[in-house]
Amino acid sequence: MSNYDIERIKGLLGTHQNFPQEGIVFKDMFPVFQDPTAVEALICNIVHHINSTYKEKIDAVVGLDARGFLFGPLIALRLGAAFVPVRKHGKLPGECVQATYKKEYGEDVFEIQKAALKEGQNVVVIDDLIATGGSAAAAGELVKKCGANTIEYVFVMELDFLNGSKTLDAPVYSLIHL
Ligand SMILES: O=P(O)(O)OC[C@H]1O[C@H](OP(=O)(O)OP(=O)(O)O)[C@H](O)[C@@H]1O
Ligand SMILES: Nc1ncnc2[nH]cnc12
Repeated sequence: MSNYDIERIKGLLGTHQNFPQEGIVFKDMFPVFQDPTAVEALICNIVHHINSTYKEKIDAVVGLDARGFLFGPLIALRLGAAFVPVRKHGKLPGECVQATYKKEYGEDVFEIQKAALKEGQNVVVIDDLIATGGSAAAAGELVKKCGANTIEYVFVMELDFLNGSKTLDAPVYSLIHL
């Protein structure tokens, strides 16, 4: 992706001090969706990165509740892969596996439907942002519990000062470093 596109996306991001808690600087990616050409550039970059880096067929894109759902299905469609949601507890019907995690502000429980991934499948985990890495690590744990392999963790934004990517058990690709 060109520096021009990166700077354009950075310029669209919202920044909110002390949200949702005192001391947190919240990066809001929803304003990026005001500019469809910026979204197109972002999705193309991620799909090109995955296609040019990995020989393995990607079977599924696993998106994290809720903002990972904005990017996951678009990327899955272009990769010819399934889209599988990881949701906060109590939202998914059927047999689920669970993982408890801590994130930059608070803690929660993630779930995935057991039947959504098959043993040995190759997965890319996608979210809008990595802060501490707690959410992504919990998603990786769920992928493992289903017997699938996380090939890569992909984020639109990474908050470098929190070193979240160092906690993950597979390569990390972040489009924008803040
Ligand atoms: O790296 P971490 O410290 O774990 O934080 C990152 C997570 O926090 C945000 O989601 P949030 O839980 O606020 O949910 P939302 O998408 O429903 O707003 C963000 O979209 C990531 O999923
Ligand atoms: N600073 C932040 N901005 C937006 N989403 C987040 N999720 C965790 N930390 C965040």
